[in-house]
Amino acid sequence: MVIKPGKLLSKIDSPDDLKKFSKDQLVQICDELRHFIIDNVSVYGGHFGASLGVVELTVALHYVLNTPDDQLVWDVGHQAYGHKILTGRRDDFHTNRIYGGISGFPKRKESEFDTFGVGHSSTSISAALGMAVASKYKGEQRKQHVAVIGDGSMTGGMAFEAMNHAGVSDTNLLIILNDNCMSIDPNVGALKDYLTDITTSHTYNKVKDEVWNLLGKFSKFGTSAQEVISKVEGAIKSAVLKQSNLFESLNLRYFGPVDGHDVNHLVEILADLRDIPGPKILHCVTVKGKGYEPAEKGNKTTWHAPGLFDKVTGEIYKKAPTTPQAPKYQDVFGHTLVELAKENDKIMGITPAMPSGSSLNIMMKEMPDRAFDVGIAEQHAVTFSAGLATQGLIPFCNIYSSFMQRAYDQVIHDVALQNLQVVFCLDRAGFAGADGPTHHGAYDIAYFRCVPNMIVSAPMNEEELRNLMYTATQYQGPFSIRYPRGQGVMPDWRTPMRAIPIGQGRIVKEGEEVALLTLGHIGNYAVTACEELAKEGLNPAHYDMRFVKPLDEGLLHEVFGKFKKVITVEDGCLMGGFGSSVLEWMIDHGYQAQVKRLGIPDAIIEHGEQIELHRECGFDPEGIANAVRALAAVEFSGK
Ligand SMILES: Cc1ncc(C[n+]2csc(CCOP(=O)(O)OP(=O)(O)O)c2C)c(N)n1
Ligand SMILES: CC(=O)[C@@H](O)[C@H](O)COP(=O)(O)O
Ligand SMILES: [Mg+2]
Repeated sequence: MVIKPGKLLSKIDSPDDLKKFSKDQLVQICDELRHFIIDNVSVYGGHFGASLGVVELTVALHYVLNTPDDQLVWDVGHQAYGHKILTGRRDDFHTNRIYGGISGFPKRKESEFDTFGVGHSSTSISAALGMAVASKYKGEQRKQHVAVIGDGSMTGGMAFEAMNHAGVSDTNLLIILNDNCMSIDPNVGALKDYLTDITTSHTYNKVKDEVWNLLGKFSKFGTSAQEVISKVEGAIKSAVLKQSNLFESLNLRYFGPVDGHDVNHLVEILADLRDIPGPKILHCVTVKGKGYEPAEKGNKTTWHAPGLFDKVTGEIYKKAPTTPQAPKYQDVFGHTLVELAKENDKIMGITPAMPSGSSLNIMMKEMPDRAFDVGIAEQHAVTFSAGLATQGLIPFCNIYSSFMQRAYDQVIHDVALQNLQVVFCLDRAGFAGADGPTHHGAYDIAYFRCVPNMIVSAPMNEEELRNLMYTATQYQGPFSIRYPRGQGVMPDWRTPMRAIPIGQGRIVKEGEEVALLTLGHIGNYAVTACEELAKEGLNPAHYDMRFVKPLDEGLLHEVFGKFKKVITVEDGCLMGGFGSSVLEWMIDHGYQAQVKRLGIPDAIIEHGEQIELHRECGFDPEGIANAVRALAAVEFSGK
């Protein structure tokens, strides 16, 4: 079903079309854009509240800027649906995040209006500054460079590294701080308090409004915005910002806060700011979910990415299960951590801005002094955990596999080199699904297994996750546990916990001719494949290895002693991953076998449902079965 855009929106195929409308029509365009987003996301899914909150900003930016010549960078990009719709992707928008369709994030290869590929947060200021410095170097004086960054993303260290540089850069850079007081969960930290203070300060806002009024009056007499600003700037600084404005102190001219939902005012301000050279920041106050009551008034975290819903009633569809359902791995983590923490007062929980996504919110609610959301700050989360560990505490640091890429140095330098007891729980390991390549947890096996002291493990089901978490509390060093997005396989998952000897795998099924060695949840696909193959008289053995590091050497001696045909299966990159570790072991121990490795190839795998991506890479149940069939059919030519 293709959703029809409103009357004006249907005429906008590019920002040039938008510019043909009068300023008076912008409110209607915003309204139509907002409804088009609501109509589409309710039926096809995706991120929601963030895009609704920047509708006016999006329209104003494309109305004033000369995109794509002027460079517009969206931070994270989950709020860029309006941008996509106004820049030629309106008629493809129903394919958003669907296999083969457009990406849910800006992507350079998708459109010339997508100046920078995003998905991970806090990169926009650095990228836009790079573009601005390049323009300066090339003598492109009038080119605008704009980074739109949320208050949540502003908590990421990179944003501050970039502002520190921007403040001495003398470039044509505008940072737009889209402040809605929300990350996915409510935003946290001292910066949030600071932004609230500045937004609600009565004195500050009174003077600020007078300044804008003055600006309007001066403009009428032909005085340039730049002259006005420099005249009043000193006065504002001494009268209002005596205690110093954080951004001003970094040499960024600060404007705002302004109402981010007044499209006409935004157009005026952006046009004025375009004429003011140098690095500057515009603080816009917006409401996440603006214009859709259930999202605006309801639970904003739920409406960040609600899934499909009835746009009229606001009811979010939930499939009514006909059979008892297995829980999500994240919930097994969340509940198990509380269970462990009740027994062991050294256990602490840490998440960088994903309390709901990781289910650490369960512990944050029950034990608020022992569980921390540290903001979008993966590097800090790891070193903060290391600090806790030096004092004899046992931090469980839960970070999505792909976000952990940010904190790799901290894992090595601050944790592994000092052999500190930090438990890394890597959620969303393997394919993330509709979020696509920026979010796939493809590399963690490879990047963790080469780190000295690190234990690398993955549970095949809920019981194993619980046992591995328990085991980790007893190991005096870094211990990582990876598990995927979504559900496990055990409806009755609250099993008593027991320690697993570190490096011990298990036999799932005895068999002949071919041995399947799997790591983690993906092993359940091998179970399904074996059931199918049994119907054809094929009977491969199946081993759940559980650990990549250390490998279960006893089990491997058994496997390579008995089998000359071996298949490894992992939902991680093939290069340097689990299969590679098995091959290395085989060579080192003088075995010969025909080994087929299934996993993520050396390629960018786009977005889609997890099963579609597994199929594409040949390790869905059918792909595994095919690999067994193929190997069973060939003669082993070695010793
Ligand atoms: C490095 C990194 N960590 C975590 C995330 C997950 N994440 C995506 S959006 C988001 C919240 C961003 O908040 P904000 O920038 O204020 O945008 P809003 O959704 O409020 O518009 C988070 C934590 C991410 N994309 N990148
Ligand atoms: C934009 C972003 O990075 C998050 O919103 C991400 O999409 C969350 O993923 P999960 O839905 O797997 O928590
Ligand atoms: Mg926000």
